[in-house]
Amino acid sequence: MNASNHPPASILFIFGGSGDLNHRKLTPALYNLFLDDWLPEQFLISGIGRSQYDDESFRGHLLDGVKQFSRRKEEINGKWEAFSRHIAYLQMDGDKAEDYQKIARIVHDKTEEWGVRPHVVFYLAVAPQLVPAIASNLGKLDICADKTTSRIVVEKPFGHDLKSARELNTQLRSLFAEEQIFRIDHYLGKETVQNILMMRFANALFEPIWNRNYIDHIQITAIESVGVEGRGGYFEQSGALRDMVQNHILQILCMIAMEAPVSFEANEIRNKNLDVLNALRRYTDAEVAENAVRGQYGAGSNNGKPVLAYRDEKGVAADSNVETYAAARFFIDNWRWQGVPFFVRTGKSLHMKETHVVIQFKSPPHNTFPHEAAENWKSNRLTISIQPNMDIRIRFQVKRPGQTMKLDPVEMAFDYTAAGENAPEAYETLLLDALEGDPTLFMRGDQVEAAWEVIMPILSHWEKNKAADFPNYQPGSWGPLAADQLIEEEDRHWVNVLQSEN
Ligand SMILES: NC(=O)C1=CN([C@@H]2O[C@H](COP(=O)(O)OP(=O)(O)OC[C@H]3O[C@@H](n4cnc5c(N)ncnc54)[C@H](OP(=O)(O)O)[C@@H]3O)[C@@H](O)[C@H]2O)C=CC1
Ligand SMILES: O=C1O[C@H](COP(=O)(O)O)[C@@H](O)[C@H](O)[C@H]1O
Repeated sequence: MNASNHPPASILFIFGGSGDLNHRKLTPALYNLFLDDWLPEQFLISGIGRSQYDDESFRGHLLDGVKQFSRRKEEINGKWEAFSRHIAYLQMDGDKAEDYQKIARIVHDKTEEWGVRPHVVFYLAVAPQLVPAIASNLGKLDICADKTTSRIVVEKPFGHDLKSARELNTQLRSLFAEEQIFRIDHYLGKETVQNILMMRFANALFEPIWNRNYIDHIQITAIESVGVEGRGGYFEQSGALRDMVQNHILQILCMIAMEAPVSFEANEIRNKNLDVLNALRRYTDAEVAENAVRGQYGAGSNNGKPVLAYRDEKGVAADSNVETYAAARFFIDNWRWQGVPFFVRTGKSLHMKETHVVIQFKSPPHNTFPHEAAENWKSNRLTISIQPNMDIRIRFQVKRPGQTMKLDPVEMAFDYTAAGENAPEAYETLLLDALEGDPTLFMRGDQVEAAWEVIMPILSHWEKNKAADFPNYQPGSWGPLAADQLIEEEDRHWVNVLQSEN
């Protein structure tokens, strides 16, 4: 989020350098930063893993990832060669304390070569079980004692529940200062998610109506057409609520609901975000049943392709109770949002991939025109599409041309894709911020814990009460019927932005 700074001389150690996240996301993002001249001349990416690579074969493996997954695949000729000279492979076992001297040696050698002590960033792209051991070994290195020149980036999932997240925070804080710990939530790096703050707080237009007096309800949708597809083992430990709601969706909700920050200073933004999480209503067990629904997909097809039932996926129990769909109604118990429901939903194997926020305004206080003039008086709606469309649309009513007194809904739209052509991907923004030491778009420990507090009652209710109706939705559908009922109880309905003009 930094306006114009460039990182200082740096070494980025990626634990999990040989893994999928680095292959698909991190290196393609770093390559784009290189193409855009954001990386310093004195820069090393040291990929770490136990697998057998030398520098050359490791670079070849990463080039393959760039060719497959980069948004700028066509810009490989000539430039990749220069970029790849910044990449090396370090074979080591993250569990072995003695191996960490190899890291100290690299930092020492680069300091001599560059004539300047580099900043060091340790990116933990490894399974969560490995994080405590790696953090503990890193914490013992002298280079990590300097709070301003060293930091650690921790991937999701951050904990499995509130208790384990607290334990992980306690451990990390015993080894590093809070300002050294960068807990990543890649949704915060998405251009259109960041733009929510700009739209709200760089304009005077929205703020006066951004409250319970004018807003009927808010919807946050983050649905996917892909199923679990080989990640059954991971998903069995997670489920949709942990995978998407505890982190990404609650973060979007915070951006929509937070009070105006006084400045763009990292802790000011995070304090305002935390206020929302603290004000989110903690449900009792009985309230969970009224405010949250879950689903799991069965066998079928989506976009013409056959889809295995979730329970038939590798690594999934034949009677799995794990949800692949979750929807909930949240309330924020503060002055601004009292009584305004926030409906959220997420799920796998659904009709399409679509992430958006809908701000549904109330009806006009008095209907001047005959009732039959409008099909729906609740027509004022602001839609913020996050992906794949990137736009903001305002819907309002106008007179239908002709000799009848009829109203039609129309839209004014801003297309972010046109404005921000070739916009950076989330990991580009977040990696640059981590290298620059800007934590604004990363989660502070107290935010992560507050988010776990919000979802714990739902998790424990669902763990205690097996879902009797699983599987309860078809691949390619919009999810279980219960999710429609959740919102329709109050004469509202889910808005499927890409599908229809409803
Ligand atoms: N893949 C993705 O798109 C996303 C992943 N994440 C998160 O990122 C993390 C990594 O995921 P992903 O890349 O998919 O996982 P992978 O299983 O593909 O990679 C795991 C990595 O950990 C390394 N590793 C395992 N044990 C050790 C060890 N003892 N010492 C050193 N390295 C070790 C492996 O290297 P080796 O076998 O060579 O030792 C490998 O590089 C997870 O927490 C995941 O939740 C988050 C968002 C998206
Ligand atoms: O963190 C995760 O996010 C992805 C969806 O990310 P997106 O950027 O493609 O919207 C989701 O598929 C995955 O299950 C989850 O772990």
